[in-house]
Amino acid sequence: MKKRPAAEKAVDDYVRDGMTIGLGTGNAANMAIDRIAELVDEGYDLKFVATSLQTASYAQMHGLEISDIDQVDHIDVTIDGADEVDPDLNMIKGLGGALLREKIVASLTEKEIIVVDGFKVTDVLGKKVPLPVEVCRFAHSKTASALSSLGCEPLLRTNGDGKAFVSDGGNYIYDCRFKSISDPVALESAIDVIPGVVECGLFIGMAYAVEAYCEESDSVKELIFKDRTAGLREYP
Ligand SMILES: O=C(CO)[C@H](O)[C@H](O)COP(=O)(O)O
Repeated sequence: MKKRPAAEKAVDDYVRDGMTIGLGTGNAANMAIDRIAELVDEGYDLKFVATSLQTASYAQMHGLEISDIDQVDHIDVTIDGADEVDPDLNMIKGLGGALLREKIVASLTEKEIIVVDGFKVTDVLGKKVPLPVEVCRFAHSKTASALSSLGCEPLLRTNGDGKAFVSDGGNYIYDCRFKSISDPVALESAIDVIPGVVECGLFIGMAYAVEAYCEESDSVKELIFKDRTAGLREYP
């Protein structure tokens, strides 16, 4: 969790005066918010949308005002974390419970910049972390049975008190342990057609760049998804 240099690089390289910025959820996102707040103090005029209530309150504590996402006409850059990233920059996200809003914001964003510790970059998704799937509370155990038929062990996420965790959208999350996810595109399609599934934590082709902090060399490696560079708005 020493990725602060990667979060600061993400902000310094991609955030420009006048932009609308998506704020992710989790430690990496909070580190980015710390740096963004400094830029605002220096006079940057930025608009913000948040991917969770938790992030909105962290940003507001830093004096940043959060806009209603339906009132902004575009999002230039979002800075967020991830739980696993593969060599094609496909990701598993959602261990922080914000996958639904994170995915909506990512889908509306021109450049989704991801900040991770280097150990989260892996050859195949699903080896290290379960795949979070957000489901409707109604008939959630039936939805979980359908998920298990895809070859995983779904576990209902709970809080410290043993009660089911409820997302900002009012849904439950099942953490689905697969041995590995060799075809994330096919798996996402198979999950998405299950009635009761609200969203799954596979983020495919959404990241523009990944800033990965390598502790051994105390350096940040940037991985860029070249296919996403076409037709983007230019800022000085
Ligand atoms: O997907 C997420 C929340 O839903 C987070 O981005 C992910 O869990 C990484 O968090 P962190 O930066 O704290 O390691």
